[in-house]
Amino acid sequence: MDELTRSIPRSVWYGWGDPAEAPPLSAGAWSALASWGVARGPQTPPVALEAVELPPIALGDKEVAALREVVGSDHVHTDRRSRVEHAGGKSYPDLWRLRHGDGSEAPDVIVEPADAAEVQRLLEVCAERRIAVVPFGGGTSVVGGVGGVEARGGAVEGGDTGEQRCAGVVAVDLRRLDQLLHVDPVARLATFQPGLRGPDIERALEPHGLTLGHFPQSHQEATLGGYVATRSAGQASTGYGRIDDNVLGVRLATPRGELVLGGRSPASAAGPRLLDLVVGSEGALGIITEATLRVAPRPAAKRYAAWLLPSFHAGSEALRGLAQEVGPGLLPDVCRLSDEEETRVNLALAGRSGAVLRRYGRVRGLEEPALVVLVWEGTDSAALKHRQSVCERVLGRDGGRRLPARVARAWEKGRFAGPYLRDELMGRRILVDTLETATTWDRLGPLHAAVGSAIRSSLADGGRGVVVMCHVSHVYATGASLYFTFVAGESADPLAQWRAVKSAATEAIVAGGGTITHHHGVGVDHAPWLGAEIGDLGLDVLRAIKTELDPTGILNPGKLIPRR
Ligand SMILES: Cc1cc2nc3c(=O)[nH]c(=O)nc-3n(C[C@H](O)[C@H](O)[C@H](O)COP(=O)(O)OP(=O)(O)OC[C@H]3O[C@@H](n4cnc5c(N)ncnc54)[C@H](O)[C@@H]3O)c2cc1C
Repeated sequence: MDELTRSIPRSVWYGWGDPAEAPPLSAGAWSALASWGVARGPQTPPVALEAVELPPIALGDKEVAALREVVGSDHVHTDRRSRVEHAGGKSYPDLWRLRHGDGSEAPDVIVEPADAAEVQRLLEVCAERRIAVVPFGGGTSVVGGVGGVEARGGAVEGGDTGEQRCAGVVAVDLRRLDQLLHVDPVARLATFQPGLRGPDIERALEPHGLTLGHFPQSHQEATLGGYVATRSAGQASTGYGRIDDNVLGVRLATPRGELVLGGRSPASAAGPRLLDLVVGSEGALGIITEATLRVAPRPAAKRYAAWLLPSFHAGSEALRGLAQEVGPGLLPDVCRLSDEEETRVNLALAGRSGAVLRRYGRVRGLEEPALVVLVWEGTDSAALKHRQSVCERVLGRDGGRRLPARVARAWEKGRFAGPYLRDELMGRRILVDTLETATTWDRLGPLHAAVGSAIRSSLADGGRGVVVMCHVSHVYATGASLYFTFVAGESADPLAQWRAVKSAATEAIVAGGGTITHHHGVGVDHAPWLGAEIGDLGLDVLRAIKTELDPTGILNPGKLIPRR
């Protein structure tokens, strides 16, 4: 079993994944952080489960009985652990609140339907009783997509009914809808239920010689339904395509009935593509109970390459060359470029081997280089070799220096371990978070500079040491994504500190012509800026669609579509 098919337990409520797998930060890494002004604070472990404060259960016996009637008593939970486990996703503020005992976003009840019919019936019961519904996949949202506080705030917004109080909040956990329903090896399509987590998907496709090719960093915990609902992109999406490139059909349960879209033909001119309303709908329009996606032959071979480019600018020019001249058939499946700061940090954290690479670059005149990591996957070794040599010609042309391929292999080996480090840093009173955007090639450099500087000046308040680093993780013919990671000591009010940096960065993104999110979705955290991206009329269109499908406004209130 490889890293892509190996399942780990469902994530702990106060952090990421299975803590038994967490690689500790080395003494060298801590001293590197200290040298950048990010000092280790006192140990601050999460509170005990029993100490998490939960709101009283708002739903009465009658409502709980109605839910039991749909899914059976064994699949309705109101116990403390279940409520805490569904009290938020994995964003910094979600985790910070829970680690400090604030469970105010917990749902009243968690239900686990068995199939699409039960999901449909649940929505009808909840709509009749005005119970807010939060669809819950792997719970890895980093934009506040699965918290219940907006709904708990009391109001649900329905176009025909105005704002009214909701009776309570139900999390609909889709873990029991975990089957691969159909594989069409000729058309290379597969139909899945939404609750399969990343490794389940790959294990189910393996006997057919197929892969989904979708590997977000949250692969071990996130689900297929979550991917579709958030318009996710994986680490190999430059090659395999984003989830929105690959969805061909869905079944969506809504309070108005079931919407069945696509899946019949490779293309169509039958009016606007309604399927695109569901992809990225974040549980606000319905619950995805099935999705048909393009799948690819399982790779039999891989080739790896790592390069140092003279600067982030030179690296992005090289990536543009790959995207525009080399083109989709030959592009690497994984295509990443770290900026100078991220390269410096990664080499420092890699210890002795990092120092050797640093020296190698210096000797060749690369004082502040930018690291490129490339992986090609496929079934034909000769074709892979050809793809690699065409791409490497471009990198060499832009002043790059080739590093040993083991550097790219090391990236792949550690690619799912990163999220554990956040738990360790948070346990030492260090704020750490990521955010992402994308823009056209001409704006990439200025946007990189503007967002980095907005993050730095927001966090550096009071002379605090800050690390802000960035990489490109997806390239397109027209532009690329930017993914920022930032680290700083917590202030006296870390949630206010986080809100300030998030707001400063998103304002810089909007001003610089980037999208407010390249792959994390909107949730609650980006909702205030959705109007800047789609305009007031765009928001009205979304609201009208929601009112049509969800007239009582019970579906994931406050997520995706900002309140008026
Ligand atoms: C450490 C870490 C790394 C990450 N890396 C990436 C990455 O590389 N690429 C990327 O794209 N994202 C990444 N994410 C974000 C997150 O994993 C994705 O948004 C993912 O697609 C969410 O899947 P999920 O099953 O966990 O969904 P959840 O978090 O459970 O839900 C996300 C949203 O979708 C809704 N939803 C879930 N299931 C359904 C359904 N069946 N029907 C309707 N609505 C539904 C929820 O209500 C919520 O609004 C990362 C997150 C973490 C914590």
